[in-house]
Amino acid sequence: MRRVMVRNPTGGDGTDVETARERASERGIDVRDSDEPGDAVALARAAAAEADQIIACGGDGTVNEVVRGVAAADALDDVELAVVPAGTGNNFAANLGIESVEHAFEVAETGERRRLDLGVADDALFVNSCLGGLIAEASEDTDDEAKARIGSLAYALQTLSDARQYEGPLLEIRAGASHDPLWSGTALVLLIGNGRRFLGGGRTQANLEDGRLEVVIVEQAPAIDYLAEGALQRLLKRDASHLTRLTTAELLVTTTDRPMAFSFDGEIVERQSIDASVREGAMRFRVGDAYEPEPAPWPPE
Ligand SMILES: Nc1ncnc2c1ncn2[C@@H]1O[C@H](COP(=O)(O)OP(=O)(O)OP(=O)(O)O)[C@@H](O)[C@H]1O
Repeated sequence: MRRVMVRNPTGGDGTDVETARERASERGIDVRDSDEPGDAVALARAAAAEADQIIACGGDGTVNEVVRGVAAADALDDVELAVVPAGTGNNFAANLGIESVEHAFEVAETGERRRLDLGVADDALFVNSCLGGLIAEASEDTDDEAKARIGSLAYALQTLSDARQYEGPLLEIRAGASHDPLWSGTALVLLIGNGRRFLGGGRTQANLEDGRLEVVIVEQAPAIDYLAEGALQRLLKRDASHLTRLTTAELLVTTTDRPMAFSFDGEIVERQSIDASVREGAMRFRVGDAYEPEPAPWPPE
């Protein structure tokens, strides 16, 4: 099997990406480093013509770029993906049951192959999540040191402590292929998960093989201490009245007053609307033993 590693040498604090480079060299794996944001797309696109397996080494942003590169080469059916967690949060790798850099190499060689869903937002792909609103606006100016210390979602929560002053965009949300009107109002945060689940605490892996997205609309900031430990769990408590939640194969989000910031696996864009859907089982990934093909159902209705 021909393996190529596409690596973001600036991922995380630099330690894991370096260890990964050494482990890859020991195994004779060809390592190709990105020079700037977006470069991993071009590297993966070129690698897709030569490799059977591409190993994305970095954080969620790097996995996203590699998947987009393979899609651009029209090779989603031909190339399998392995992930080496060497970014800051590595949420997607955790969702695949990958525990460490060393473990990732074992999984790349002997892990089970599973066909997983990819999220689509207009013409962009996302593997883990598409976050809209304040949370994406906050990560636009996330300070790397703070993000490394407490995690990007927790960091974004800090800004929610000012949320009573924040006027969210006016949204219209339609679901399903028939685009039935579902919800409208001002939302603080819109969380759309493909690989990532946002409610209920504990495990964050969503069902990656069901052809559906798990969606949470956070309508307003409840009075909780956002800087205290467990703030995220309290905000996303499954029965909280400030939340609307649904699963759907397709979601059309339109803002009627001003554009909204969205984060596709960490990449920030501004949009007046997005049409989110799923490409079911679009790509083969190597997964660890802790990966759950059928995680417990999302909070039952
Ligand atoms: N050589 C490079 N120099 C600067 N930035 C890069 C380079 N290669 C990739 N990037 C950018 O760095 C961003 C973050 O990368 P990545 O997601 O891999 O790591 P992270 O932010 O440390 O981890 P996580 O996403 O898990 O929190 C990506 O959006 C990518 O475009």
